[in-house]
Amino acid sequence: MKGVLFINLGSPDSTDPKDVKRYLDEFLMDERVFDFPYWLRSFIVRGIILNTRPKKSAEAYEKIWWDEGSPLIVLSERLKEGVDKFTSIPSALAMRYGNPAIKSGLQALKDQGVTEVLLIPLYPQFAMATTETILVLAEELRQAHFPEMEFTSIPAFYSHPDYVRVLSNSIQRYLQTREWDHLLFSYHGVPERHIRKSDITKSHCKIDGSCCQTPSPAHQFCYRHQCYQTTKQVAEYLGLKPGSYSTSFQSRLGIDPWLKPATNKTIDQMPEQGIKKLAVVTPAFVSDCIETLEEIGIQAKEDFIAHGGEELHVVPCLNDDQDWIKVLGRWIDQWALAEQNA
Ligand SMILES: C=CC1=C(C)c2cc3[nH]c(cc4nc(cc5[nH]c(cc1n2)c(C)c5CCC(=O)O)C(CCC(=O)O)=C4C)c(C)c3C=C
Ligand SMILES: [Fe+2]
Ligand SMILES: [Fe+2]
Repeated sequence: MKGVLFINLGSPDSTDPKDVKRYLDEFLMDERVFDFPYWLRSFIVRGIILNTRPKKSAEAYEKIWWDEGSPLIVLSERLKEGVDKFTSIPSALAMRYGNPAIKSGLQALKDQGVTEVLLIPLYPQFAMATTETILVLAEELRQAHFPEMEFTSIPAFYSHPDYVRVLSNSIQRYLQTREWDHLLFSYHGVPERHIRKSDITKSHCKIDGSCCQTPSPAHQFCYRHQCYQTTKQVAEYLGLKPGSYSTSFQSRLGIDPWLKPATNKTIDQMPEQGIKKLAVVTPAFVSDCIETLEEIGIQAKEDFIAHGGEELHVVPCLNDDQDWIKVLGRWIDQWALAEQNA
């Protein structure tokens, strides 16, 4: 029997700094997130970051937390429940860090008799710190606890016409009633080192002006290429004029070089360039979360206004958009039927 496991990043169980610390420990100690040898990762994460970050992060989570819980988890649940209405195979929702855990999701599917699982990492673009770590952990769990199961995963869908269409339409719907001078595509950042590590050619990704526009097999796993490509395709779909949109990378953590340009610096400079009404879309996330609601919706908005901006509009993530739900339902049905006919 076939089933689906949706997997998102995860959130702390509550906004209590102790829960935030436990969650950040699991997250940041992942060797695909802080990709240093264990002793160095442990020194930086447990010796430095976890001494101060949990309190600061807990305050930020406090500002965006909903009565039902973490926005990321509530919105992921709504997405799963929405998709369930359009498909006839069982599904479960899991988080890479925190709860509900991937092991519990697989167990829930097993309890329903599922042996063939379609893994859907809820990330449009591939990254070592997101899709890869999910697939590696799922495989480890399969070998250890679910050897009878078979896994298939959907590839990064950043350039799938269905995804580009629903994302573009959601942006258009939101912005048609608002005034804006410029649309900023802000993606979660990663250290530049991650891009080089994921380069299967070992020589393509120079992280310069041209590598991401030069065709290469490396792009199958190049987060930077996939982000720029997402922007390009949405801009084409919406007919955006050159100069009326741009791409940046947010949420830098640590001192090593991360993808540039940085969203915070880009936004701060915009008012003096004449951009007073800014719209920001965050296509690395399919569900709104602390990164979109707090970092952009609160912090970046305050900074933009402080630098002379007038309005900053944050386009909601796809969340439980009906067209997005139908697209996911169709992808799942196509997989289920292809398997059936094989
Ligand atoms: C080394 C640090 C980090 C890397 C690399 C990283 C990559 C990465 N993350 C996301 C998606 C999300 N990240 C979220 C929160 C978050 N991310 C980091 C650090 C790295 N992320 C931290 C420390 C946090 C916690 C919040 C904080 O303390 O500021 C979230 C939101 C979670 C939530 O509960 O709302 C998401 C989603 C992507 C897509 C990505 C690489 C492409
Ligand atoms: Fe992150
Ligand atoms: Fe590149």
